[in-house]
Amino acid sequence: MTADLLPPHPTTGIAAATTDLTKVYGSGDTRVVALDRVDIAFREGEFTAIMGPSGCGKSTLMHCAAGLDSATSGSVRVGTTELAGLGDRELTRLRRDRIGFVFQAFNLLPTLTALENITLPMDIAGRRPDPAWLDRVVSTVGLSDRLGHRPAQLSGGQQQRVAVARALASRPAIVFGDEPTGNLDSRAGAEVLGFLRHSVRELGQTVVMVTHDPVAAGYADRVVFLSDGRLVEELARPTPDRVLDLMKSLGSLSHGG
Ligand SMILES: Nc1ncnc2c1ncn2[C@@H]1O[C@H](COP(=O)(O)OP(=O)(O)OP(=O)(O)O)[C@@H](O)[C@H]1O
Repeated sequence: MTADLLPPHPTTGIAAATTDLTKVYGSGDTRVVALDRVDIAFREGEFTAIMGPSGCGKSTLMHCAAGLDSATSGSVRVGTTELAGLGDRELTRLRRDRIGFVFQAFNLLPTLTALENITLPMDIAGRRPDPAWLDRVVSTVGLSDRLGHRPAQLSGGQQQRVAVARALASRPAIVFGDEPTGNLDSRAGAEVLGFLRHSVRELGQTVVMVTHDPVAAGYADRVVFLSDGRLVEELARPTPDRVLDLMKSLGSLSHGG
């Protein structure tokens, strides 16, 4: 790693963490405890998959950890920054500078080339991408010969790889993916998951992905399982078969998750 590629922020080895994180929606009859005192740490350079039945709190956990939603109580830290104390503008800046997002929908602008899409968030923020880092991201993502193409000229898997490269371009502390392969066929999904894993192995990125798919979870370094807003299991070095077995034993499959 060359000097210009060193992490831009002081690091603790933990990219993001929650302590006693509780999220309650509504009140009275409509009160829902979406997260119930969740403690979790996402280590730097690790790829975590979050699984569990529908409604167990996966998206809520991701949204709270990414500063898209606020905690009812408990703590969320990104690096050394405690989110609870931040105002709206500081939160917006933290999300922009330290967090990358990949969603099910690719959300690319059709009139821009792949490269323009990748650098758009930084252009809007008035920041110049680190050229050495951008080169590495683009070559790791395997898009070097597609940078001048517009989204319509790319396959679904390639479009999602552009979206992943866009999430990585600012060298975020952590990248969150919400079912990033949910709209892709299995071959294109494998392409994107392989790249996400590559970005963890080769670029030292930290990735957290919500998924229902045991095959997708098999690309992660560990899988955490939520049930009714609580962390109930964790599996290191998952394989699709071991994930499926655990889903069966937790009853996740019968809930449509
Ligand atoms: N904005 C909201 N207002 C009220 N309740 C909410 C809100 N968002 C989520 N919930 C509730 O919180 C619980 C957790 O929802 P969440 O979306 O985090 O689950 P999930 O595991 O991501 O589900 P899925 O796999 O179906 O996407 C659910 O009971 C849901 O109905």
